[in-house]
Amino acid sequence: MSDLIRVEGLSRDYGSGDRVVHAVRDVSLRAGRGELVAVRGRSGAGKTTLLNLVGGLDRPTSGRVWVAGHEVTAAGEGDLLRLRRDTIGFVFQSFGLIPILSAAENVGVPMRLAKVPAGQREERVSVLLEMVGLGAHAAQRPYEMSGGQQQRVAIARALANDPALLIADEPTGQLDSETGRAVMDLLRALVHARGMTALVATHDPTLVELADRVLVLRDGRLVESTEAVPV
Ligand SMILES: Nc1ncnc2c1ncn2[C@@H]1O[C@H](COP(=O)(O)OP(=O)(O)OP(=O)(O)O)[C@@H](O)[C@H]1O
Repeated sequence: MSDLIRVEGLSRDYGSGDRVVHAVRDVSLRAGRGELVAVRGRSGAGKTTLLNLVGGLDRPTSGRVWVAGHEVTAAGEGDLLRLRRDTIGFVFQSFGLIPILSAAENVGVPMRLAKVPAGQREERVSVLLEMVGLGAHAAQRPYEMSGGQQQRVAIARALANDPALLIADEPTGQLDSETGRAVMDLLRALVHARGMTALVATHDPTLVELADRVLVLRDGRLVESTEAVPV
């Protein structure tokens, strides 16, 4: 099976009875290696819920998810931790950096958790920071950097353990349109250079143009799945 992501009949309800919310309804999809897949949809359409289910941050009401051949929905807590450490990188709208750590230390955190030896870790942190254009900012703390720079640190951190899948939830949501475009260009370049797959939720139509494929959610349902037209 060459699909990196496979989702079959995935649903997630919140609440119950009269107050039930069908956040994701019977979604099935596949994504190949090296694809940048954008997930569009209005606020409340289910984008975050879908991303969290694929990344093993949440459990579905029904349905199954596989990532890189591992069944996320059948994984126990220990397997999920390993999957999130080794196979899936996450980027969030709010960056999620640790404020008291420098850019380099933030990028090094997942490698510490994976017990990568210090020398090797430092070398890789430098490579990653160079890759996102922040080689000269290694010692700065998040509050000393712009939003775009912080998000690039978060991307470098997400790539630390060389994940097969990068999940990004509105990664440009807090950035102005020009910085957002630069961050999305960077994501695309990284995806294509590394043969990594990325699943990126975004509201921004200009960012959707950069995707290889676009999924559209409406009220939790997948209503469109199109190959993007190259621009
Ligand atoms: N923990 C929760 N408890 C109850 N309802 C929830 C919970 N999380 C999400 N929902 C509901 O599920 C639906 C989908 O939410 P979700 O956050 O996935 O949408 P979204 O497309 O990511 O929206 P946005 O673009 O605003 O982030 C919404 O109706 C939301 O209110």
